[in-house]
Amino acid sequence: MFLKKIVATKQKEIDILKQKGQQDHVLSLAKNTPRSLSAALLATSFGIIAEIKPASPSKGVIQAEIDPITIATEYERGGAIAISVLTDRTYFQGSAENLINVRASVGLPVLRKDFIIDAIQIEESLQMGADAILLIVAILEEKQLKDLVQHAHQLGLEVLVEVHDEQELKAALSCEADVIGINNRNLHSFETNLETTERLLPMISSAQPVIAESGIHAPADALRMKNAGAAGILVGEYLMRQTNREQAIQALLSEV
Ligand SMILES: O=P(O)(O)OC[C@@H](O)[C@@H](O)c1c[nH]c2ccccc12
Repeated sequence: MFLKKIVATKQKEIDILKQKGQQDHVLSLAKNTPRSLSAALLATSFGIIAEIKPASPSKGVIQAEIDPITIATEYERGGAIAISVLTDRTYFQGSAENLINVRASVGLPVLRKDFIIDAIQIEESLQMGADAILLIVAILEEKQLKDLVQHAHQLGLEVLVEVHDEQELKAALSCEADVIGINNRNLHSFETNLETTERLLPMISSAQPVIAESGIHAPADALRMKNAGAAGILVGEYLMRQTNREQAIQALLSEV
């Protein structure tokens, strides 16, 4: 199973981080003034989180030569409320540098998109300058999820908790997520289906904003997710492939 392979890669990265003894330095970090992802979502009727995603396991290379700063600036000008940056190198050709550079070039909250399974990766996220991190319920035990959420909050980071089915949603609702993300992509088969959001969203009555993730490829899809009750959407591939990204975001927003 692919997720297992990714988690094994992450375990190796964690071992290296631990050897470096990063934890000792975390308290002396000069931290950015945090920008709140959840507040940005709550402040708008429908928000777009635009993603810097150079490649993916399902699509291969999406944009080979990317300048993350240019792309993030285009996203911001188009009206995105936050930027998501893939930092995984092995499977998504992302990097920590991309996140650091993007955070310094835009005024929006920046989400670190990676596969986080250990507290040390949260400390690393803080060092990169992230405002929020992603936690994927599918790769975490319930206790681990709760502990990682708590650790992020202690460091002043917000958490987007991602789910794909009813059972995962239960776990997400019992931790202190700042934002809940319904991933329309099945991380085992890679298939996307917007019905996932339509099915799960009515089961959520909590105060947190809920966003729909993956598989949004047209203004009509954005509208569909808004009609399902989403506070916003997370869009990667579709925006990465555009020649005019500013206009593409405006077009998504003009439908909702
Ligand atoms: O490129 P898309 O289909 O617009 O999807 C974006 C985002 O939802 C996707 O990149 C994603 C959702 N959850 C993840 C977890 C890890 C890596 C990537 C992801």
